Amino acid sequence: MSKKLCVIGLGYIGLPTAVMFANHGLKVHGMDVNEKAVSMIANKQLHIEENGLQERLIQAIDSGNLTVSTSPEKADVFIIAVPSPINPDKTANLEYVRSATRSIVPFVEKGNLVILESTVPPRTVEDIMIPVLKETGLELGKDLFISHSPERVIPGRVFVELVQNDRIVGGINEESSRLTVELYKTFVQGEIHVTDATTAEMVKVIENTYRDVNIAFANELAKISEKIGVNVWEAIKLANHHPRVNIHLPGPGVGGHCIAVDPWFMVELQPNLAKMIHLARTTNDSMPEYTAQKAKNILDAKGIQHPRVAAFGLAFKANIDDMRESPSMEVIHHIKERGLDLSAYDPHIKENKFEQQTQSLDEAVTHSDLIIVLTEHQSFKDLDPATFADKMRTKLVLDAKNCLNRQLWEQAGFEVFTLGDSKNN
Ligand SMILES: NC(=O)C1=CN([C@@H]2O[C@H](COP(=O)(O)OP(=O)(O)OC[C@H]3O[C@@H](n4cnc5c(N)ncnc54)[C@H](O)[C@@H]3O)[C@@H](O)[C@H]2O)C=CC1
Ligand SMILES: CC(=O)N[C@@H]1[C@@H](OP(=O)(O)OP(=O)(O)OC[C@H]2O[C@@H](n3ccc(=O)[nH]c3=O)[C@H](O)[C@@H]2O)O[C@H](C(=O)O)[C@@H](O)[C@@H]1O
Repeated sequence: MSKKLCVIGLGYIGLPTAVMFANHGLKVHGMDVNEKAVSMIANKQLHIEENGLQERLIQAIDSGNLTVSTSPEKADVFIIAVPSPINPDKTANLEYVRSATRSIVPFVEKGNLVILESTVPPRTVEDIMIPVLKETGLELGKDLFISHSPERVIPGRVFVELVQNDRIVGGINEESSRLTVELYKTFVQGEIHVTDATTAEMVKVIENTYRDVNIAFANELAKISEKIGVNVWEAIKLANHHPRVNIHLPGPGVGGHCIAVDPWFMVELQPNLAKMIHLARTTNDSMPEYTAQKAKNILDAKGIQHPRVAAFGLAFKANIDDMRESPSMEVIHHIKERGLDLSAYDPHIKENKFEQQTQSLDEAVTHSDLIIVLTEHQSFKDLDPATFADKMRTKLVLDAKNCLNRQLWEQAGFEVFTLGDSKNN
């Protein structure tokens, strides 16, 4: 296929997508309003972390198939992958989608296809993109084709899931869908399912809401288990042996800019109906404070004066460098609010983001009384606690993700606590 693409937004989704198309032989121009990101990408440097991205970016730029700048270019297909966050009042902020759509209007020509990949509240294509694209003067659905094809990849496995996941394509008419399917067939090996744009928007929001509600259920079970003397991790594991049960895992909260955000789109659209969805969100949002209080309870029970906590894990989930909406930051806030001293360490976050963060594990644990594990990075699972146990003032660990090898830590002299078991609540 000899189509030229213009990808708007070169973040966690846009950059891998641009690289993927470029490495499948298409000419791709990537644009982003972030000048620093653009100049790094042009120099084959990454401004985000994703497995396999570095070598693929080098290949894409060296082949001449990928160019980047801070401005769109004419193309056959425009793919929009800009942020779609929520405002402080939990309403959808669609300004990035609106301004990205506006930015391509001067470049769009007859026969072009515009695809929105960002996750958006149902009706965004109809109510926000279409009015802007009408400014091109082209007849939509006949001279200009428009689709929503939500991205469903999970960070860390983006290059696997881009290829293997099924894709949803929701065109504003049949021809828009047909052209979009044809394009993604360039690399997608999963099935491509066609629907309308609004249903595609709804499907994507449903998927992330399902996960949020399921995690909230697990978190509620964790709180109940602590009260009744059950280990929730074991109970969930056993329940999941039932052929029709699939409960997610509890933890210190739900982070990232998707699962913790998208359910609010549903609440905003139908506040009187989205009751369970709203409760799930607030249940998950209660977990950071709950986790911080659990740490304080453990320290109080030990009677430790002026306790010091070492927080392990700042990224919102394992093995990535993304701190957006990270529950770790909320846990840290509540720990500090309770007057506890704190240090924080995450080998994936290479720049210090706040005063108490350190790049050294040894520094983080020195004179600490309690390690609190907030992210299940592989590097934490692989730790040999015997190598730093003696640096601790008191050997306590609260494993909020239940990811450590308990036996190894106990052998190193640690008393191990997890969320969702009955010790010290
Ligand atoms: N990161 C993820 O795991 C997934 C994200 N999504 C969705 O994809 C969309 C993009 O997310 P990410 O790539 O993670 O965001 P991101 O923040 O990593 O990247 C977005 C990029 O868009 C740029 N940008 C903002 N406004 C722009 C404009 N008007 N013109 C050009 N560039 C602009 C930003 O500078 C940034 O580099 C969001 O709607 C998100 O919900 C969907 C599936 C997975
Ligand atoms: C339905 C689904 O699986 N959605 C995925 C999700 O990716 P994301 O990295 O945000 O999801 P995640 O692994 O559920 O993590 C979100 C948060 O939830 C927490 N989490 C996750 C699973 C679990 O059992 N318990 C739990 O507490 C994680 O620690 C993290 O803080 O959201 C992505 C997105 O939409 O951006 C989407 O593309 C991904 O496929």
